[in-house]
Amino acid sequence: SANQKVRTGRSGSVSSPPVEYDNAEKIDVNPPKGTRDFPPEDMRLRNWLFQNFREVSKQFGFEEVDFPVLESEALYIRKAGEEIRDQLYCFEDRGNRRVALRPELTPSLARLVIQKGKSVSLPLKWFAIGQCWRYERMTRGRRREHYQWNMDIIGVPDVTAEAELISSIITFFKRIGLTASDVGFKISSRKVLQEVLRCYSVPENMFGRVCIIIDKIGKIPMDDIRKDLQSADMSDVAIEELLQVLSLKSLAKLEEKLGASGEALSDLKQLFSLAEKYGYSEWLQFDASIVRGLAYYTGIVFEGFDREGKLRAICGGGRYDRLLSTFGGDDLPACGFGFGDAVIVELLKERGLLPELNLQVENIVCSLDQELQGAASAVATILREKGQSVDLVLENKPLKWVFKRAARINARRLILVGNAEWQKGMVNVKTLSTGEQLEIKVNELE
Ligand SMILES: OCc1cccc(Br)n1
Repeated sequence: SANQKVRTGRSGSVSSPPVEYDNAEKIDVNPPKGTRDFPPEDMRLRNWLFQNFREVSKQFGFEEVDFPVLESEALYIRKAGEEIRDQLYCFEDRGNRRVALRPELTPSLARLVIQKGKSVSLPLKWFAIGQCWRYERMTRGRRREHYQWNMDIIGVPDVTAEAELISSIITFFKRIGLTASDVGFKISSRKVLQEVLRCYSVPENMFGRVCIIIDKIGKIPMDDIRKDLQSADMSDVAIEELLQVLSLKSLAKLEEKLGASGEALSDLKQLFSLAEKYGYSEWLQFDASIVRGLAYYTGIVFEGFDREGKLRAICGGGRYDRLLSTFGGDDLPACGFGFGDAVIVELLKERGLLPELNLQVENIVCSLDQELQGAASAVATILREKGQSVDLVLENKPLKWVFKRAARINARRLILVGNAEWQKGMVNVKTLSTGEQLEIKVNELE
């Protein structure tokens, strides 16, 4: 369509049909650079993490949604110089469409909300867990994909929404054994920045860009920060004043600076007062330097951090009241957060809080000779229809092998189908933890 200018010479490849491969060549059995396989033990940890994400989301009355991992590139092309754009995993598909592997979930959510339009009643409380991608030069050896848990509230303008989102993350942290002495939240509002920029008549259209520059404080030299701010039409006086305000860590000091009438202060005061009522004040601190690295935030922003300061931000989010209109939709008040699956696992490892997640199969069923394989599968079916898990031995194996496998899969019971017992309609049931052995009628198995 008209707005899909086919650009050339950009990062991202132009699509071409698959090439021929020499099947004699051994393919690389490792996953592509920056990506992971999830063999069983890793998948158990991932499922445990996601189960906690889901249970908390449901505890807060949120509904699960999902979107394609492949989206139009246009969803992510914002003009504020975000890192997420520099690392976009984008390409041209075979229909010459500019597409991208999603680097985050919020734009997809915004797109679906616009698509649903008036057919959904507000407020919307949606959550998603989805794989997100970035194409980063592997020089830094960082991952190119991660899974992100998102919760978003659409249609609530008050900071009661942000307070609820923070409460859900704290509930998650508590579920997995983390306390306010392990992690905390740095809280600020982009309205702080907005009020300072207005004082120095910095053009509104520079707001997103200034936020992205400020988010780089601590990641690039301060001289570069100052140079970037100058290139965003800020005077040296405005820059120094801004950097001074951003160093504030107390609301009282912020009030001295900005006065008591601004929205930034009233939002923050209301949020901290709600935190008191939720009972999670000890988890929060005001920190004016927090802006987050996404251009679309417009109000409260927050990020979860580990108090030992060894790890990158655990999660982050905030209010984004203007995102829908950037896609041509009618604006709706919105806020949400993203919570990646990498830093939290590093933190749990650090704190010795990784859960023991072993495979547990209730029964292993084995026939003692070839003719009884069918009988064994009948026994397996009876148990499965009772809701029990069964590992059915599928080949003629020596008992030694069966016992070894029973131990490896952590089976509770070994059920042997032998001729003599089967003639009597019985099977041999061995409780592996105690060694207790019983002959039980098949129709009395439970
Ligand atoms: O947090 C930024 C991000 C986005 C996509 C994939 C990965 Br890994 N990291």
